[in-house]
Amino acid sequence: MSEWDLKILCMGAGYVGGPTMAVIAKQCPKIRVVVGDISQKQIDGWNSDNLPIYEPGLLEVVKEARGRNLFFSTDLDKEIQEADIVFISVNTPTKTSGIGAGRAANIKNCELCARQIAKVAKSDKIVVEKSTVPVRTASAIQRILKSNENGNSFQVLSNPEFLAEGTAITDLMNPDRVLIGGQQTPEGLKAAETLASVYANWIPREQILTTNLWSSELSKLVANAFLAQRVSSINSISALCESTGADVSEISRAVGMDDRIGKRFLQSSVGFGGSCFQKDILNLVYLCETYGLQECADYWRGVINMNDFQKRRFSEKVVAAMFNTVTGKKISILGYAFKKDTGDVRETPSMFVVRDLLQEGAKLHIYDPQVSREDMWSEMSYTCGVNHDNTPRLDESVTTEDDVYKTCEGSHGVCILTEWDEFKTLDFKKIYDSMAKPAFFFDGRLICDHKALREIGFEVYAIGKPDPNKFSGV
Ligand SMILES: NC(=O)c1ccc[n+]([C@@H]2O[C@H](COP(=O)([O-])OP(=O)(O)OC[C@H]3O[C@@H](n4cnc5c(N)ncnc54)[C@H](O)[C@@H]3O)[C@@H](O)[C@H]2O)c1
Ligand SMILES: O=c1ccn([C@@H]2O[C@H](COP(=O)(O)OP(=O)(O)O[C@H]3O[C@H](CO)[C@@H](O)[C@H](O)[C@H]3O)[C@@H](O)[C@H]2O)c(=O)[nH]1
Repeated sequence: MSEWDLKILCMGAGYVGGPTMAVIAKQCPKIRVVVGDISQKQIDGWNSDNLPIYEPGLLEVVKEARGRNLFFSTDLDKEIQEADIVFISVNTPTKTSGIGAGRAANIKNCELCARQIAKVAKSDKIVVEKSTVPVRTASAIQRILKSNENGNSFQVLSNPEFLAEGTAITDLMNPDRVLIGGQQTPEGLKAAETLASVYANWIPREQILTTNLWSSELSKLVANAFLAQRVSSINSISALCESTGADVSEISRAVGMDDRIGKRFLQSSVGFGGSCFQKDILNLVYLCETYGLQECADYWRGVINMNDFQKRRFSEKVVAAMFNTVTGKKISILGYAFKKDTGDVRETPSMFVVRDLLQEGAKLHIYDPQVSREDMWSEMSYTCGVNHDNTPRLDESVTTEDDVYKTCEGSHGVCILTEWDEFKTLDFKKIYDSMAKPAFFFDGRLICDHKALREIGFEVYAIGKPDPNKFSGV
């Protein structure tokens, strides 16, 4: 008799696999949970106190369960054989070449996992798609498993993850819902119930939703598309506010107080970033195109077009405000992560502003409390590195800083690009005194007191906010 009620393996120890499994292990001490990865570096990180990702509260959860019923390993073959349930939580980035390049999600890693499971498994298993995938991926996984099975049977479930970075632990502990899609057959329903009973250890049954496979896969893309659409919608209005004297924060409040609309995801910004929104909408766009639904594809493509417009609009505003040239000027970038409370820089809007300003010849000094210089550099080299024409060499034009006041010293302009709490309470008088004059301030996250900044002497531009020099009585 095993000492465990159930054994789980998760393939992929990234932003989703790590925190999700750590919470399952914490909440279910009688379930053995192993998180596996092909990257030794990643696994070494999870086995140390210097976890590979920054997420508030994560280290405490990991420490509580690690060594008890939570383990991290690169020995995937052995752990596949042990497991009753195998989660696939690997990265599914947008394809960069071939059919559907720039739109379709690449599910190569999911397929490799399925092949490995089929090859080494010695008993029946439930295989759970945790990765975000195009609708109908489960049928491909099922076929791969079926055509390779050595007499074992596999049930494929879809269980997309809805956690947001920066709040992963609270999202996992108190999710709005857990979604489980399965085949509507006795075996499929039984597998879905087995997985539901894991979550039921801490999540009320009424919040555990079961659907067919395709609804579950597609719901994940739709949820992200709806959330991103709200951000693009309010950002489109921010541009109109700047032209008319309306204030985007007042509009968000007025509109969001309507229960039917709701308050959340109406915070205007320099644009949305992160590894999911753009990737998942592009995935949806590609699916619509694949099924001949061009109007639907164009509709969702508009959400991304608006986001690109917003990022570009911000850079253009910086250049225009600073007398139409930033060549040779020092500009401080405060915040590089795609949102606060994460060190993740994937698709961060900061990077696009940095790219635009570099192309204009600015000298950039960047500070972020969580993003390592290594991560800043690799993302920047990718987006605006030596291979890109017209972009000056990064090492000549970009300095990364550890101190926010030093970052701003002598600069002509300061841009807030991530809404870190610590930026709200900076000594702005000290910053102003240390800057070249006129001192420009660009708030891409609407976190500062613009009136107070103007009183100090700053020339302030804030997204969606009326410029008092242009509109009286605002
Ligand atoms: N990041 C998020 O906030 C978030 C939230 C919900 C859903 N998702 C989705 O979850 C999936 C994973 O995202 P992530 O952010 O955790 O990615 P990630 O890049 O942080 O982690 C993926 C991990 O999978 C590993 N991996 C790749 N191929 C493997 C294989 N064959 N076997 C074992 N390990 C392998 C990689 O080494 C990497 O450590 C994606 O589909 C993503 O869209 C992400
Ligand atoms: O009102 C808002 C809300 C968000 N953002 C920006 O939108 C991006 C995404 O933010 P958020 O959704 O909070 O973070 P993610 O970690 O990308 O989480 C999203 O993507 C995940 C991956 O699929 C999903 O699991 C989550 O449910 C979904 O919220 C960030 O750049 C935010 O700054 C805004 O500009 N305004």
